[in-house]
Amino acid sequence: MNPQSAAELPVVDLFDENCKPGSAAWVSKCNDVRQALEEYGCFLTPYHPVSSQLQDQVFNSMQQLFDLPVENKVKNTSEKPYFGYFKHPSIPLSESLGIDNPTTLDGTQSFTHLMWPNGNQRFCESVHSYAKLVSQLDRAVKEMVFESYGVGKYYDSHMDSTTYLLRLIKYRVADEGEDAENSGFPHTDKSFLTILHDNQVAGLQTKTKDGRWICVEPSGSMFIVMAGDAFLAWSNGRVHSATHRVATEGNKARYCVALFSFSGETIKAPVELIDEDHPLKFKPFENMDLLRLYSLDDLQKYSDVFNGMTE
Ligand SMILES: O=C(O)CCC(=O)C(=O)O
Ligand SMILES: [Fe+2]
Repeated sequence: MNPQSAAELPVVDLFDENCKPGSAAWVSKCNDVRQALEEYGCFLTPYHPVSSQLQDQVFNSMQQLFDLPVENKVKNTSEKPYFGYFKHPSIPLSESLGIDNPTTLDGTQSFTHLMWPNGNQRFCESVHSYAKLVSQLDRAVKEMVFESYGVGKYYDSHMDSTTYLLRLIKYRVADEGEDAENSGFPHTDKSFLTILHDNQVAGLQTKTKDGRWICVEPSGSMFIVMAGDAFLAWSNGRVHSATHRVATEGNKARYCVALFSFSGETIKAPVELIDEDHPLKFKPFENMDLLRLYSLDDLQKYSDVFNGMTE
């Protein structure tokens, strides 16, 4: 069955003028955000602090990054799964790199230095500014959801423990005869929250609760906010984490920037979200352990390929 258009994905403007934190309009906006995440696991939001100029700089810098020789890109390694250079034989169109702690100058600088030992100021500055701005969006979304559940008192410590990973992803154009359908595995994110933005080349599809795939229309000013499995568990199953995949088409490469946030606190539902109607669904766990759990499978299955991987 062909995926349908994304007209039905909710759009929530978090920062509209009349919406000062604490106001009645804000409280109602908090509910919109919560409901979108409960129903769809994701929503679209305009986010003007990231100017179109900054977006252009980031996407141009990404092109330069992916054009680097593979010897440079494989230097992007990490103890944490999916934090480094990633290329998988069963999704040959896609390739990605990860920047740990991109909201700190140190994080972005050490990644930049690894890729360009002679420096690349433009890359470093644009990516760092981008990550800092988008992390503000991440904070705003979580504050609204925590408030909406009446558990705002946990927000500060949650955010204090939060760390970020910025994944820069390229989906190249398929060669003739090559199948572009599966540019990315169907999966749910293991993060707490993910914020995606693309270069206006379509590809992302999310699955609705009733099992339909819908295409997310790319749009320059819209960001996609998506709940991960950690958010689902924290909310005791209320927030949905949507299965999604990427199927690119056409003759333009797709670039996507994904800001993943991970909680450093043990993930456990607040007592306020547990009652007779909502018994505890998940044992407490660590966010990073969840990520490791899912990656082990892959690494074992494809260890041969990884060991022999040179490009
Ligand atoms: O390219 C995209 O839009 C999605 C990427 C994604 O789902 C992921 O990296 O987890
Ligand atoms: Fe994802």
